[in-house]
Amino acid sequence: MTVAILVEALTVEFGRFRAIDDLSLAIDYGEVRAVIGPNGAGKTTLLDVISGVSRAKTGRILFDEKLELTRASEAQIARSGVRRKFQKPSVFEALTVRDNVEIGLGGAIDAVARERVDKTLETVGLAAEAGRLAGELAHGQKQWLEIAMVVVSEPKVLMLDEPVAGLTDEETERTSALIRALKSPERAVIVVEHDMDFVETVADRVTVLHEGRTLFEGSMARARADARVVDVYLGR
Ligand SMILES: Nc1ncnc2c1ncn2[C@@H]1O[C@H](COP(=O)(O)OP(=O)(O)OP(=O)(O)O)[C@@H](O)[C@H]1O
Repeated sequence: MTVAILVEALTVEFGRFRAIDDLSLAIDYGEVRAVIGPNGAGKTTLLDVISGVSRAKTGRILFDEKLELTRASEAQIARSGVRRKFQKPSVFEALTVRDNVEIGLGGAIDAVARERVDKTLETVGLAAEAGRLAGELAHGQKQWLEIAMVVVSEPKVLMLDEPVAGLTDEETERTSALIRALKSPERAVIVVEHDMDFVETVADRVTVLHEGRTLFEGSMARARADARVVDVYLGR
């Protein structure tokens, strides 16, 4: 299997503070990987360097065994198919749901594009809301709309930062089903999330970060049983 994202000896510093410390990990196509760990462990920083928002001090990140992301611009990275949904929903409230998804696609909207938008709205469960203003949606629906805006571009790496924060139990369950539906052999999905029950329903593997390093990698069930993981994170 091809590796989608290969992180090698990555170090990220903010002033004298080391947020990512000599981190190496590999995320395969076809998997959903959850990155978990206590506050400040470096989870969001990892997504930031993968998406080109923050810069590495040393190390590299190889996408699709070709593109070196630590040397690419944010725009190049997005264009290559490495896409991210940020933690806070940022949809265009005064536009319709459909318009928002079309913006995610970029470029001219021809028949093929229109079909892709329809399919995406269907996938995220917002087909019936297509003509409504995004500002009228419930918080959960806004999250799904934002996922749609990213998914419509058919990303090869899809990063989701806290996709179920603030959602109801029912919305969380629907988000879990959605993420499982977005799983594909041509795609890697990376989820940062603090809701461990949710993580257990979506993640093939979890990487537990602690102080910018990998503390554990494996199934969520095994993470729960790992004394070090319980000590620094799950037991708190
Ligand atoms: N731009 C920045 N400037 C200075 N320090 C930063 C910056 N971004 C992150 N940090 C620090 O780096 C550390 C890692 O932050 P990060 O947001 O990656 O943690 P996290 O694991 O995502 O935590 P959380 O679960 O709270 O979101 C934190 O101590 C944070 O304060």
